[in-house]
Order: sequence, then structure tokens, then C-alpha cells
Amino acid sequence: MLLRHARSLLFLPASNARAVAKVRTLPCDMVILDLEDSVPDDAKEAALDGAVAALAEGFGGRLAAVRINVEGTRWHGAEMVALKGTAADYVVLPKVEHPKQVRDVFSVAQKPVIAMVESAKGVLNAPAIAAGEGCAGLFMGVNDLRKDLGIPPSADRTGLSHAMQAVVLAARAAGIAVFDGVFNRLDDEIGLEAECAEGHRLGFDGKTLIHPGQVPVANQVFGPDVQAVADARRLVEAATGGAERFEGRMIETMHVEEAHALIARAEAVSSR
Ligand SMILES: CC(C)(COP(=O)(O)OP(=O)(O)OC[C@H]1O[C@@H](n2cnc3c(N)ncnc32)[C@H](O)[C@@H]1OP(=O)(O)O)[C@@H](O)C(=O)NCCC(=O)NCCSC(=O)C[C@H](O)C(=O)O
Ligand SMILES: [Mg+2]
Repeated sequence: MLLRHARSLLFLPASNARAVAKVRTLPCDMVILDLEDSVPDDAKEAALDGAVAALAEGFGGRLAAVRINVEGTRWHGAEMVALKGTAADYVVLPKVEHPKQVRDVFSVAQKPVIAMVESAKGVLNAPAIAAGEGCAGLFMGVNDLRKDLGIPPSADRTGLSHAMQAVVLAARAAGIAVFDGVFNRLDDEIGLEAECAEGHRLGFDGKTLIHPGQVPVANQVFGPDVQAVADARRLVEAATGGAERFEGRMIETMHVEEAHALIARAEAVSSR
């Protein structure tokens, strides 16, 4: 599956063996083994060993990534080296503020990097980060970004909207994938669905998640929608080139290209 086609990207602490076993039974498109904030300092080395062993066992066709610790921590170097040659599809690098951080990880781990944008500096430098060597995608890190911006945890996402749009713009200008941040309220399915729909409307390709119960909602919202795919197929069938009337609306070349992209996404998802 192409990164851009992933709908549900599930984080789990690499130190949690039960979660590692559980994720192999879930319909998520990407597994992200976390070595950073969800793993206590005294469990980091064991978590890295666990991640490498889990990657060797595989994740049954799901994309696999590992989130490492930031540069300047005592784990960062060993983690990059350990991931080289593993079956990880991507390394996720948190708290990125400059393209060099991504380039350094890419050159040591020899894996494409997904950069997490989770500070004011990261947002302002997102265009350079996204366009830099080794960067395959961007994740919004909404918890850290909120903290950096001084937005209270109880607030809605209004104060993050400029940053979210800036990150989508940066990714699209660089031609890479972009994913919305996590939703912390574990028992609020309606809130999760609304937030997934908001992310979808903003242009994100899918959503990063933290709990198995969130996977079906993200898969459903980032679909793609069955009606939209049927519409796209009819549009592609009907289009003859140039501006024309299709089912009461004008279509042109870009609508045909959009329809092809949607059909490709639907086919990628159904082959999962
Ligand atoms: C949030 C949790 C700590 C909740 O844990 P808990 O209450 O124990 O979960 P449940 O009892 O409901 O679990 C039910 C079963 O599901 C498994 N499980 C739970 N979570 C996961 C998961 N993420 N992936 C796979 N499997 C999972 C449990 O093991 C149970 O199964 P079983 O044992 O067989 O009964 C917990 O959900 C959790 O740790 N979530 C992930 C946290 C994480 O990875 N955090 C890092 C990413 S968040 C982020 O990136 C923030 C970002 O940086 C930012 O700034 O915004
Ligand atoms: Mg964070």
C-alpha cells in the first residue's frame, strides 16, 4: 500500500507486548511502534529490542513504522542504527524543526522518514522539512503543538487550524503524504468521527490513532466513500475531454484526474 493511501495509522508502545500481539488482528493500515513518549525511560532499550523482534515477525501486509526518540537523547543514535536493515517501512521522527534532522535519520537508518510537526518552529519550517531529502510524509503532533502554542487541552481545534492547513500545504507542495494528529478521548466515538471528518475536509490522507477502537471510524471516514467512488467511475466512463456537462455539473481534466486518484485509493484499500 502507498503511504498516501493509509487511512488508519495506529500508535502503540513498543514496550507493550500485548498491544503488539493485538495489532496483528486489527484492520489498521499502518502500525507505528512507539519508542518515544509512550515508553518510560527505563524501558526504552527493551522496547527497541521488542520493536526489532516484532518487525522480524511482520505485520501481515500492514505498513510498519517505528517512532524513535529525538536527537540529543541517549537513545536516538542506537535506535537509528538498529532500524537499518529491518523490515520497517518508515521511521517516524518526533518534534522535527529543521530538514537536517530528517536527512540525518534518513542517512543512518536508510529508511524514508515521516516527520512529526509539533511545535511553532516546526509549523513555520514545514515547507522546508517536507521538501527535504528523505522526508516521505508529515504527521501533525497536536498534543505537543497545543502545549507549545499555549492552547489549553480543553479547547477545540480552532487555534490549531492555521497550523493544520500550513502542514497540509507544505506536504502537498512537496508531493508527500500528510496525516492528522491523534484524538485523546478514548470513549468518545462521536467526537472522533467529527474530528476524522474535519481532517478529511482539510485534506489529510488519514489519521494517526492510539486505540484499537478508533480504527474502524478512521477507516470509514477516510474510506473512500462508496458513493463517491461510484460517482468517480461514472465520471471517468463519461468524460471525453475538455469542459463538459456531467450529471448537472461542469467537469474538466482535473476532475477526471481526481476521479482516477479516488478509484486508485479505493482499489488500494480493498486489496488490504
Ligand atoms: C491509551 C492506552 C494507554 C489505553 O490503554 P488501556 O486502557 O489499557 O486499553 P484497553 O484496556 O482499552 O485495551 C483493550 C485491548 O486493546 C489493546 N490495546 C490498547 N491500545 C492499543 C494500541 N494502541 N494498539 C494495539 N493494541 C492496543 C490492549 O492491549 C487490550 O488488548 P488485550 O491486552 O489483548 O486485552 C493505550 O491504548 C495506549 O497505550 N495507546 C497508545 C499510546 C501511544 O502509543 N502513544 C504515543 C502516540 S500519541 C502521540 O503521538 C502524541 C503526539 O506526539 C502529539 O504530540 O500529539
Ligand atoms: Mg508529540
